[in-house]
Amino acid sequence: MAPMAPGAWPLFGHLSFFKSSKPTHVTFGDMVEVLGPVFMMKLGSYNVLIISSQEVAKECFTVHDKVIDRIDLTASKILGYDGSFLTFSSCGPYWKEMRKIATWELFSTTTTDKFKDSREREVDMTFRDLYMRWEQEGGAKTGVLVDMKREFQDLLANISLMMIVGKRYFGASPNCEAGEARRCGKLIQEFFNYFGLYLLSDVMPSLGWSEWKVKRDMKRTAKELDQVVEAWVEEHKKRRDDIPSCEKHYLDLLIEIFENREIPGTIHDAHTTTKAICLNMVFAGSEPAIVVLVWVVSLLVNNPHELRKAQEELDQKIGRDKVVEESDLNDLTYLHAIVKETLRLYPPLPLTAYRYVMEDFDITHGNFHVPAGTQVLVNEWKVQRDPNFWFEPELFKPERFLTSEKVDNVKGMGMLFPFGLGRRSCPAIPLGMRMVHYVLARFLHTFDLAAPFSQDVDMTESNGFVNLKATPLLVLINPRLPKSLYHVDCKV
Ligand code: HEM
Repeated sequence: MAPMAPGAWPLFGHLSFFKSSKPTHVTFGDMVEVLGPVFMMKLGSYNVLIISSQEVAKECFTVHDKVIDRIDLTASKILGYDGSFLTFSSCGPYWKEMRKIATWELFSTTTTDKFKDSREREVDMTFRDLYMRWEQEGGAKTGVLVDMKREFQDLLANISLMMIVGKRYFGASPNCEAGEARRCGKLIQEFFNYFGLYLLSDVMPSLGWSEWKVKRDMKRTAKELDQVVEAWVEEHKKRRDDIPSCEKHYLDLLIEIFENREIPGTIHDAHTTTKAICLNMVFAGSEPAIVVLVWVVSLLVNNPHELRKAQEELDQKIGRDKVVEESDLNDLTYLHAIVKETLRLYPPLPLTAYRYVMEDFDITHGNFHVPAGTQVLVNEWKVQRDPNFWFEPELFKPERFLTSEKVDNVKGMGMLFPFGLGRRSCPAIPLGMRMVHYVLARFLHTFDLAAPFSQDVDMTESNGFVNLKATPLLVLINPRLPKSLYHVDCKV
């Protein structure tokens, strides 16, 4: 067996490590110096294998992937229609069919292209509002101070909701009554927060009863959220014959798919499955992209040379008399390298998680035995900073992705795997990357940025399921395009 980390408490094991304010992936990363890249922790009643080696991670999620499955989470049962989210369902016939639908129908490049207008419109609106804020503050040469973390959170949540159901709940211009936007926005936020909790029910089922209060609150949120999703589905079913295909949302696709197809292994009818996958998309669709955008802009503000190069590329390839379009993105080689370098330094899900071993296996040529029941966590954050594979790994150097072929692939085959590994890796890479590249290209092309008070941006990470920057991202922004390109005179 791999070495067990010291300091486990009776009953609770190392649970406090997961709940501390220091990011868990950093704590586990530090432990590698003493315990090596493969070690065990105790999380309540379970042993957890912590992997910080690229080779071992790949061995587990290629050779042994067939016997590794998702953990059954309390939040997924209560808030995810009895475990019906693709993200949390176990690897049976239901998951297989959903995975096929996700890969070939929902997140293919062709379907991703269909929702281009929603992404463009939301970006136009946000950047128009930022421009107007700058104008209202007298068009200061030094720029207007904005919290880009807040802006990206609202923008990406709106892009995701607009593509899925045609709703804009966040920011200053909701497309429904303000009270509805506030109520739904709050419910969606609560829903995210519940999935970020480490519950005793998941790690020490015998003590699960003590969490009756949080489970009661979760059930209340689930019920209220179900009413919201029910209304979305009803609204889309009612109007489906009246709208042209260019105005359809992901929910229209889901309704069509589930009404016309038998889903093996499903425990719900077509209507409930539609609601489950719709809510799953809301859950998975925006948070990782927000994390990437916040880190990428933080890194660029702290590295003005790289920021200048990115803007020079945009000026050269696009010019300053039009805005960037999605069809321009393939030409932006340096911008792509910047995003990869950010995904390397700050993978949005730093501990790729929620997997357990169904049958015993050995790894590293028989050095370590992994018994059934062990949970598996890959410390992607540590792996992607391994000095054996990366030259000056702590430094932000997008150029490394311009020279080497083998590091290039984000799908887990190369040295980067921000979208996870194996059969449970992200099926929505085309959509996720498109959102990040497009919003970033538009932002850097549209505004000049600088740190206020000439201070570096604080790079503290939060401790959670995703590693969002812990503090606001305050930057001074200044428009760099002609006024007519900010859509200030038209309604977007
Ligand atoms: C930059 C953007 C994104 C990143 C970095 C990202 C990352 C990931 C990662 C690391 C996993 C695997 C977790 C694991 O191994 O357990 C995952 C799974 C998943 N992602 Fe993404 N994701 C992104 C965008 C999206 C979007 C836009 C959607 C859909 C709207 C999505 C839907 C999913 C789903 C459904 C799964 C679960 C797949 C399964 O369990 O079979 N992701 N994602």
